[in-house]
Amino acid sequence: MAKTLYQKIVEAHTVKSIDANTVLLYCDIHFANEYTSPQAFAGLHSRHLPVLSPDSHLCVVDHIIPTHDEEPRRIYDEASLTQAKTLQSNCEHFGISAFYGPNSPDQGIEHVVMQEQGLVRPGMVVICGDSHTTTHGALGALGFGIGTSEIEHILATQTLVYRMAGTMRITVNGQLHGDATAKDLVLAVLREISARGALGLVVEWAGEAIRALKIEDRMTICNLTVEAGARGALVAPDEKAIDWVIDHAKGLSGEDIEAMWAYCNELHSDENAIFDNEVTFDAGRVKPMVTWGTSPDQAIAFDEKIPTPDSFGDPIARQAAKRALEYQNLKPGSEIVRSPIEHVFIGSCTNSRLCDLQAAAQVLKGRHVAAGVRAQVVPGSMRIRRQAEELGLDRIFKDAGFEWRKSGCSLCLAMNDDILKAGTRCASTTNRNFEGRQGRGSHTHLVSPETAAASAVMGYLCPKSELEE
Ligand SMILES: CC(C)[C@H](C(=O)O)[C@@H](O)C(=O)O
Ligand code: SF4
Repeated sequence: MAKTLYQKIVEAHTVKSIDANTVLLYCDIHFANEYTSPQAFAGLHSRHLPVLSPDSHLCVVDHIIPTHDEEPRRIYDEASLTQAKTLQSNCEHFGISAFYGPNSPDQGIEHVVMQEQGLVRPGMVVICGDSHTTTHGALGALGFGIGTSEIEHILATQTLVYRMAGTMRITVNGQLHGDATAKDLVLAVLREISARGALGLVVEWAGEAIRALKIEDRMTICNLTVEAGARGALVAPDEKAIDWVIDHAKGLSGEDIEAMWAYCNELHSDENAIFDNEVTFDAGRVKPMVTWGTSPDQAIAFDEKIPTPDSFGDPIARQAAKRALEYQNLKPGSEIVRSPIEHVFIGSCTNSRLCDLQAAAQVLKGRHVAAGVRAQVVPGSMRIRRQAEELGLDRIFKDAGFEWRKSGCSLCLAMNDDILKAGTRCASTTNRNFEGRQGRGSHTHLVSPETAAASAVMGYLCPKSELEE
């Protein structure tokens, strides 16, 4: 029977079938942060269980860490410091050597760190107690977030009791034009399918436009797929995925690379494979996008007007739009372009990789942030920060009036010292614009790095083209 890529990966990792829809799934690699792992480790302590395979885990402090540009880095908040220390002592106790604390040169946002170390490989099952683990589908790995009790199960057994997901294929034909980026594409698709459009499904992204994207852009797309309710995101691995691994992994032998190629050749959906849901999308119609609401699917192109709640046929969507517009303090039917902003944030596991910083720096070169705007750039990892510095990007950002910071989740979720005051409007390269996400009463607008940079310069929400006019 013809199989989807997803089904092939699950089959290759099935230790035992439990019932028609559930398997015991082998997990190649698990990584943890300080925020969602403590109870899982505590569970092992209380049952006197060891970690079965300590080398299959990586732990990093990312959510609660302040991103001030100081040396050494310090965590000022007591509770946060305890979380970081607890992760460190758990790693020491259970023999997990891959621990990246606040001052490690390899510290960064977990999803960024995993890939830059070449630990994620095509066809793997990659797990973390974090919803944006779907990001790793960009390399053809099945990644998904899990809950605390499941983390404990993985630590103890390297397996997971896994209920099979349904499948969805989103085929993006054509090519992105003009200033449209991968971020704009995924926001446009989210708008079309809605924040429930992939609920409970593993999405395979396919089509000419996806194949044309570089790996980092595929990461942005797979990262945001979870915002449609997906249980995973995948792009069939190709030469670009293999090259990424070869460029980032340490100590791969010729044999390893050959084996990776051999596995990769099987890692695609069979021609006649049937998906539970199929959607096609034309990349050619994507324009720079911005969210107006409090859900990532509440997005429009800059040349569109902010929708009125009445324009939504579905009563739930109508009600959600009404509430979102009230929270966001935006006038239905008015232009979104040129809405004044006070803050710009470039960062997060969605858009903080080197090419994201390069794209923003390109826009900022020779320009300056508008008066009254505070702008911050938070590289996804300390390694990216160093690479950016080698390329002189830090200078471009600083000369433009941006704060050049150390890596972490930062303003993506304001669980650290980076928090916006109520009423602050922010152009943000992140993935969630929920109420209060960047600070109680703050207003988040999800955009691409290019749009964030252009908006910083103009002091209002606008696409890059506004600068050229
Ligand atoms: C804190 C963590 C559980 C959460 C997630 O699962 O995604 C966070 O990373 C987020 O982005 O909201
Ligand atoms: S950067 Fe944001 S989305 Fe990514 S893991 Fe951190 S909090 Fe979650």
